[in-house]
Amino acid sequence: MRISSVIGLYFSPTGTTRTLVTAAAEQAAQTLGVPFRLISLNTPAERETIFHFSADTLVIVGAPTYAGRLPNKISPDLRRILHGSGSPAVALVTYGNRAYENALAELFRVLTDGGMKPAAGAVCVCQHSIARALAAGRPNAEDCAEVRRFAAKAAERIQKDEIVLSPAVPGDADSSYYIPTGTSGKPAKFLKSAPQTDSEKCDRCGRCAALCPMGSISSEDPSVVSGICIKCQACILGCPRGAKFFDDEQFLSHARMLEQKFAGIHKENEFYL
Ligand SMILES: Cc1cc2nc3c(=O)[nH]c(=O)nc-3n(C[C@H](O)[C@H](O)[C@H](O)COP(=O)(O)O)c2cc1C
Repeated sequence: MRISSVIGLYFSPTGTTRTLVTAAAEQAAQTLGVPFRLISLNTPAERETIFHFSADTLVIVGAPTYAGRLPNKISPDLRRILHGSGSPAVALVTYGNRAYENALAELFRVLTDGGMKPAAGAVCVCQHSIARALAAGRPNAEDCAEVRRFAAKAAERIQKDEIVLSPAVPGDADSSYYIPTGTSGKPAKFLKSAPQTDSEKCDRCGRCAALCPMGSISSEDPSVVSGICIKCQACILGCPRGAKFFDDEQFLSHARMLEQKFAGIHKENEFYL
């Protein structure tokens, strides 16, 4: 199959997925000797464009695992905006050292339903955006090198028409979400929690508002969160003054539980092709 360009698209509020999609797209393009483009789907404005990929475009899509699946507020947007005409696709899912459960299977399904042909899938361990002690510093240089080797192999196989069917991947695209628990083992309910703002530190630069994937933070007064918060941590990690924080006790208990159970365990990346 002749490929004429590579497009890497990512939803990546805290940047780990973006790093790996960038590595994969760059490498696939280099292997194929074609140009590549990177597209962020982080903000509501960026998720307004509807894409129609041609059959000779290699589409690489990356998203993080949230509660064992794709982020539930973003998955419908991916379905709405990503369309192919038999375009070969690579799915890349990241997760924070707990489990990715059904996220890769769901991304495969989204791509297939959108008219693309998922030819390969990667699941990569990345620093947990909520519990920062998990997989701290990942993706590291070795993770990026592994993703590059995977992308080169996938690109070669697509070029040589060696991929006929989607590879089987673990998980069930229709299954339910993981229910977060706290340190007590009981479900931690923090769906409605939102970031707080330390007014002494905040200088109202508006960065958190610009970063929020749901467009929920007021740019005039960043302490006002008027829409949905998906707990992605973009505002917390992206605030140059460290002015944003979560104080919801159940949310914090979930983060502590994750650190107690999943920090210090080394998990390997997985590649399907
Ligand atoms: C709301 C939320 C839910 C998450 N759920 C999971 C999960 O179920 N399993 C897991 O291992 N990591 C989970 N993570 C961690 C992210 O998948 C991981 O940190 C990912 O690398 C973040 O991608 P990004 O840097 O591109 O935003 C979750 C993170 C958030 C913010």
